[in-house]
Amino acid sequence: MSDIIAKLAALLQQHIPVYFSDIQRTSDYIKVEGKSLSLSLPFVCNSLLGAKGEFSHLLESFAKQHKVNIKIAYDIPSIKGQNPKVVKNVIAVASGKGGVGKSTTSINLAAALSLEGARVGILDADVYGPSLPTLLGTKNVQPESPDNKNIYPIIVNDLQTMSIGYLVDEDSATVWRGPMASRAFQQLYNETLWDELDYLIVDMPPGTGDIQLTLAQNMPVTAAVIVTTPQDLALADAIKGISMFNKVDINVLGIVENMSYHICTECGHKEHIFGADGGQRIAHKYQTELLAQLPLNMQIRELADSGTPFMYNQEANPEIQQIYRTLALKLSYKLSQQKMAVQQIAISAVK
Ligand SMILES: Nc1ncnc2c1ncn2[C@@H]1O[C@H](COP(=O)(O)OP(=O)(O)OP(=O)(O)O)[C@@H](O)[C@H]1O
Repeated sequence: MSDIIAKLAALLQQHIPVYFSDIQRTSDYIKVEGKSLSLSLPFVCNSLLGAKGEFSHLLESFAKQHKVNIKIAYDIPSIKGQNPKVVKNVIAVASGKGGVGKSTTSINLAAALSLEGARVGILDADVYGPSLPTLLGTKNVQPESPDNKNIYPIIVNDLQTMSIGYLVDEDSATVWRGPMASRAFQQLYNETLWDELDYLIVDMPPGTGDIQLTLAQNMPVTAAVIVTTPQDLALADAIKGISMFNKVDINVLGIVENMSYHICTECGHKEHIFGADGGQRIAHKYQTELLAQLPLNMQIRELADSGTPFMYNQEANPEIQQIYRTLALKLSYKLSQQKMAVQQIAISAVK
């Protein structure tokens, strides 16, 4: 059997390197149960491994060839949370600087996780300038309440979404002072009737000041992702973002470099308009990872501004969709690593 396990591990590593090439011990995800092999995945990966997934026929023929049964079990770890049954993982998406594409990245990351089969919500924490309703095309939608206190999220495709923009008009939110904004956000988070989420993506307000710090501390944040562009100024602010999360002991899973390069639609030439390798440099310096590099792309802007998330558009560039999808898989993987590390610490503490 060990021979078959090694072959199965090699098959997975070859076809899904983003996830499996980093795991050292095969026993972490392949277990023998009688005559069956049980494949335990710490994330939902439907598009690759699910019933209709691209990879499922490969697994089927592998099972036939080696006369084994392969069972797949999905497990999305819950690391921290007030009520992990309702929200398993809260992921804060932050940027030091405004306008770098944090909201666009948050939505497409949420959509990519959802397309992989996870249950996903997105919460617009930018109580001063909520952009979620514009980006999702839900500007004139109002959430319903069953009891005049709690509210149902607005469902877009399979995403559960909530934004202060659904409740008040933009102008009244911008005059709120710090504590009021924090309170409004707190209410939004607590009083939305989320329906069993694997991931809640929180689109944080830009900046690294008191407001951001308070928000991060008032939620059971599992981990954070920093979005930046490659310019020096944006990178300097991204570093402040990393320090802010370090200060409050929130793990930074990595950096997404947005508007990283541009590919000329006429000749295909790739240009680093805002500079090259900045995200990689700070990821290395601050011991985190560059999770993705998204191009500066007209379709991303057009679809965002017209209220159709890029990941849900059939005409959208599939190569760019794949970058968001890989980002989603990396994020799930890094979260499962974080969980293992937390468990290891707990085990050593008991010893
Ligand atoms: N990769 C990209 N290519 C082209 N345009 C992009 C890209 N990412 C974002 N944009 C555009 O840049 C603008 C700002 O994006 P977005 O609202 O996501 O930024 P933000 O960082 O959340 O801003 P804010 O600080 O105001 O919250 C939008 O018009 C969006 O369509």
